[in-house]
Amino acid sequence: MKTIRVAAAVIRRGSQILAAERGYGEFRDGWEFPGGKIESGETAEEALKRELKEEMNAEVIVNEKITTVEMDYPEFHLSMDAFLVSLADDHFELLEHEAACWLDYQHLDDVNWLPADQEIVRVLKEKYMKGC
Ligand SMILES: Nc1nc2c([nH]c(=O)n2[C@H]2C[C@H](O)[C@@H](COP(=O)(O)OP(=O)(O)OP(=O)(O)O)O2)c(=O)[nH]1
Repeated sequence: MKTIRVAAAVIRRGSQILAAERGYGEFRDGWEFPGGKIESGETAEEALKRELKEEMNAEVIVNEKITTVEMDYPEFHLSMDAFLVSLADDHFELLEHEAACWLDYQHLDDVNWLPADQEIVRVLKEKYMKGC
């Protein structure tokens, strides 16, 4: 099965993170972390900076890696690195997504995450919400 390598950004602002709704393609209407495929010769961090500029016109600071999710989708194997990211300034535009919302950590389950993202959300809760 073909492997697709993807980098995903958990964009944090205070105690909230940004969830984005896919506006096209096979996962349309599912919620995800902004990002995209890592191209050959790129690091995951470089791919994230490029993708967030392309799809959100945002300048970002890529911080620690949260986890790598390995998941078999029907058509391909997904290997997805998720990073904590902050916006360099408050500016972003939704150039490709249908919608986006800032979620408090207590409301992470309020949107319909793509299957692989459910694992990121699980790790977020475990790593960053202990004791809440
Ligand atoms: N960007 C992103 N993709 C995700 C997430 N979760 C998840 O399963 N995926 C899957 C959906 C897609 O099959 C693949 C990434 O595709 P993409 O469409 O975002 O990547 P891209 O912008 O480079 O692709 P393209 O439309 O230019 O071909 O990973 C996520 O949180 N963020």
